[in-house]
Amino acid sequence: MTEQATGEHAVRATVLGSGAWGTTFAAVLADAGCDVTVWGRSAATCEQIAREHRNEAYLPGIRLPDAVTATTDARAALAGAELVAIAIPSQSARATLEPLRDAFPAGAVAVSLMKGVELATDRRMSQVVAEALGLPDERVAVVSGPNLAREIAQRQPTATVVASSSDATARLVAQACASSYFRPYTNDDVVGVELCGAVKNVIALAVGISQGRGLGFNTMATVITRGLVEITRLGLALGADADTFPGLAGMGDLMATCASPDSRNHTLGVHLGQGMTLAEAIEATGGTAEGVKSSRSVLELATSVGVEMPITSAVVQVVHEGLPVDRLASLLLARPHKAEGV
Ligand SMILES: NC(=O)C1=CN([C@@H]2O[C@H](COP(=O)(O)OP(=O)(O)OC[C@H]3O[C@@H](n4cnc5c(N)ncnc54)[C@H](O)[C@@H]3O)[C@@H](O)[C@H]2O)C=CC1
Ligand SMILES: O=C(CO)COP(=O)(O)O
Repeated sequence: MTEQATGEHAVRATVLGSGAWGTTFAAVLADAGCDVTVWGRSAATCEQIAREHRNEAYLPGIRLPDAVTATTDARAALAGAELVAIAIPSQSARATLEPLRDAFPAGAVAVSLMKGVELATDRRMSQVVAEALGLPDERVAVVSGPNLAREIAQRQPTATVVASSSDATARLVAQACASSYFRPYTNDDVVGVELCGAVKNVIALAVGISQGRGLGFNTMATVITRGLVEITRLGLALGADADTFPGLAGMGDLMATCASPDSRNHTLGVHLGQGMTLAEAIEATGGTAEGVKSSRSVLELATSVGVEMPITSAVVQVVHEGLPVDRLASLLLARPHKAEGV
C-alpha cells in the first residue's frame, strides 16, 4: 500500500455502507487516488453508484468520481481490498461484520467511520470491528472529525483525525484519504477520538432540543461548552489523552454537529424540542441519528466508571424516559453549585 506514494498502484479500498457517509468517504478515497468499491444493501443504490456515479437517495445532486463502483455482494466487494472502511449504523455493525470475518482480506486494514457506542456491550466501534472481524488493534483505525457528509461530497475543505494504536496504520489510512479538500491528522488516541465522535451526537441532540424550544445562542454555547467538559471527563476516566478534546475530533466535530442544520442529531433534537414524539422525529429527520441509541450506552459507560454526565443524562430522560422537553433546561440549571472546570 505504501506504493501509492510513488504512484505505482492505486490502493484498493472497500467501503461497507452506501449511505451518506459511506458514499462520501468512497468519493474522498477515490479523489485521493484509490480504486473504491462500495457495498450496500440496496440494489438500486448500488446500481446507480456503479452506472451513473450518483447516490440520489443520500447525496442528491452529487457526481461521484469514476473510480467509485458498488455492489450488493459483500464478499466480492472485500476481495483484494487493502483498506476496508465501515460506515453502517453502529448498532448494526457487529451483526453485519461477523458473517464477513472469513472474507476479510489477509493484511487489510479496517477503518471505522462510525460514531456510536454499542448498546448491551458499551463497546466503542473500533472494539466492535476488531472483535467481529478477529483483527488485532494495530490493524484497526478510526476516522472522526468535523465531517458533515454533504459538505465533503461537495468537496468543501475540511480536516479530520485518523487514530490508531499503530502509527503505521494511521499513516497508511491518512495517506489513502488525503486530498486537496480533505486533510487527515493522525494520533494514537483511539479512545478519545471515538468517544468525542459518539458523545457529540448526544450533545447535538441537547442543542437541537433547546433550539426547538426557541432558546438562543447563549444556551447553545452553554450546552456545547459544558458538553465538551463532560466528554472530556468521560474520556479522561477511560484513559484518553487530554489533548484530543480541544482538537478536531472533539471541539471541532462538536461545533460542526451542534451548529449545522445538516446534522441529523441536531435536526432530530430540534424536532423533539418542537413537540414531536421520538418516532415522529426519527421519521422526519431520516438518516442515522446515532445519538438516540448511543445516549443510553454512553450514560452506562459513564456510570460504570463513576463519571457524571448531566447533559447526557438529561437527553436520556427526554428521549427514552418521557421527561417533557420543557423540563430539560430546568433539570440542568437546578443542579447544585460547582466550580467551573473538568
Ligand atoms: N453523515 C455524516 O455526515 C457522517 C456520518 N458518520 C457516521 O457514519 C455512520 C453511518 O452514517 P451515514 O452513512 O451518515 O448513515 P445513513 O443513514 O446515511 O446510511 C446508513 C447506511 O447503512 C445502511 N444500513 C442501515 N441499517 C443497516 C443494517 N442493519 N445493516 C447494514 N447496513 C445497514 C443503510 O442502508 C445505509 O446505506 C454513522 O455511525 C454516523 O454517525 C460519521 C461522519 C459523518
Ligand atoms: O458526524 C457528523 C459530522 O461530523 C455527522 O453528524 P450527524 O450524524 O448528526 O449528521
